[in-house]
Order: sequence, then C-alpha cells, then structure tokens
Amino acid sequence: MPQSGHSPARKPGPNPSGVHFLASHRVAENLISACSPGPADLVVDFGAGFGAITAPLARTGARVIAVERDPAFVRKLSKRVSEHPNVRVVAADARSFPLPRKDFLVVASIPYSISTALLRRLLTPKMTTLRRAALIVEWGFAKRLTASVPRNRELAWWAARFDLVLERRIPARCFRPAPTVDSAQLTIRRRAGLGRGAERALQALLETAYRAPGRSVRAAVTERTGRKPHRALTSCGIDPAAPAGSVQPRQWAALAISLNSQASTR
Ligand SMILES: C[S@@+](CC[C@H](N)C(=O)[O-])C[C@H]1O[C@@H](n2cnc3c(N)ncnc32)[C@H](O)[C@@H]1O
Repeated sequence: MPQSGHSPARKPGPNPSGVHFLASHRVAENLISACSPGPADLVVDFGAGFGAITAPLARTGARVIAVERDPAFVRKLSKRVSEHPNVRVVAADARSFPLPRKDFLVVASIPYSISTALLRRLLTPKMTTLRRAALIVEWGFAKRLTASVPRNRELAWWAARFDLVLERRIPARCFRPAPTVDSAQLTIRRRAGLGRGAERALQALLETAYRAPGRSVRAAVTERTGRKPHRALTSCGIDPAAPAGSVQPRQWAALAISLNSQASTR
C-alpha cells in the first residue's frame, strides 16, 4: 500500500521517494497470522520491497512468491532471503504477473497506486483461485470496500463473493517514512456455499439491481427471474420494498444461493 507515486525513472536507494516501508514487526505478524500460512500453502506478496513481509513469511515454511517491480529492491530482497529455498523473488509488475492457477493466499502491503487494479485482478474473475488475503491498504480505500452497502456493482460483486473485513487501523507512524494518511489491515475470505450456479445467479441479480439501484429489490428480482420473489427475499432478511442498491452483500449472496437451489430443484 503506502506509496504516493512511483516514477519508473527514479533512482533506487535506501529510501526512494514516495515509497513507505513497513517498519513494525507487530503489524507484519498480525497480517501474516490473519492467513496462518503453513508449509502446504502458496503465498504471494505483491510489492515486496525489502521484505518487511516476505522475510517473516519465509519463516512460516509456506511457499512464497515475492513480486517486486524495482530491480534494485529485487536484488536486495533476493540476497536477504537467499537462505530460504521456499521463497522465489520475481521481478514483475503486480498488475500483469500471472496469478497462480491453484489455491493461493496473498499477504502484502500493496502500493496505493495499484490497489484497485490489483483487487480487480484478485476478486473480479469468476474462476479466481484466491482463498484468502490479508492486505495493508489505504484507510479510506478499506472503508469504501467494507461499507455495509456497496456504492456500485463492482464492489457489490466483490463483497458478495468474499467476506471483506476491516480488521484494524494502522497508524502512519508504522511506516518509514510516514505517509500522510493512515492505513488499514483488510482481510478477504471467500464465502462458502457460492458454487458456479449461484455465482451466475448473483452476477445476473447485480446487473439488474445496479442498473436502477433506486428501484425496489422486488421489482429488480422479478424482472430478472420472472417470478414473485417475496418469500425468497424475506427469508434472506431483505425487505422487498427496499431500494435494490441498499441490499447488503451477504444478503445478495444468500439470495443467489436460494434462487439457484430453487431453480435446480424445479
Ligand atoms: C509500499 S512499498 C511496500 C514494501 C514492503 N512490502 C513493505 O511493506 O515494506 C511498495 C512496494 O511495491 C513496489 N511496487 C510498486 N508498484 C509495483 C507494481 N506495479 N508491481 C510490483 N511492485 C510494485 C515498490 O517498488 C515498493 O517496493
């Protein structure tokens, strides 16, 4: 996270301008324990820098991929973790680095500037293999992501399929140099029970709902399914007369599961 800008032309050094390194072991440990990685896990650290997170991750025995774009940091980090064969340092851009095809975790303090792009890569695809993530992100960004009612369809899609939790505030003083704003620890876990069919139902529901978020959820679901949804809505705790844009992500997830199971038993 904390990075107010990244010029590809800047000179590497111990403290390149605009990059804020995590300087708190406790914050790194909290982040790692939110995912509890072990030797059976694959963990990706995006924007690994000098390894404030990669180094303690290495000691968990998990297989670690540390992705870092700056060649000078890549060299230093490779040296630092050279005694850990479970760590691979990759010189790459986190926005295009190929994500693992098998189940993986992410533990990272990601640059502010790529937060949205990275979350889009991790949370948008239907076929994502991300199981869990613990991220340090900018405080305001974490608040928007975890709002009880998502502000748009993309956030609703992420928050309905993944449980997004703002765990704690991380004061700016935990970084060197300190950024101007605080950060947050965000944890991300896949919701159980949303299979392929329910995900398709969810996508269709959100498309319809967010086309006219002020319209009642009853009207949106009726349009989508062609059926009267009263019982399905109330059993998921949704007021049928409420605006479609006011439904909470976990309610959308429950509704998609319910509508999908009704469709498959008819
Ligand atoms: C905020 S620092 C965090 C460094 C380290 N994880 C820490 O906590 O101290 C962000 C790091 O991400 C790297 N970075 C910035 N943009 C990147 C990108 N698109 N892909 C990969 N790394 C990037 C920067 O070079 C920097 O090392």
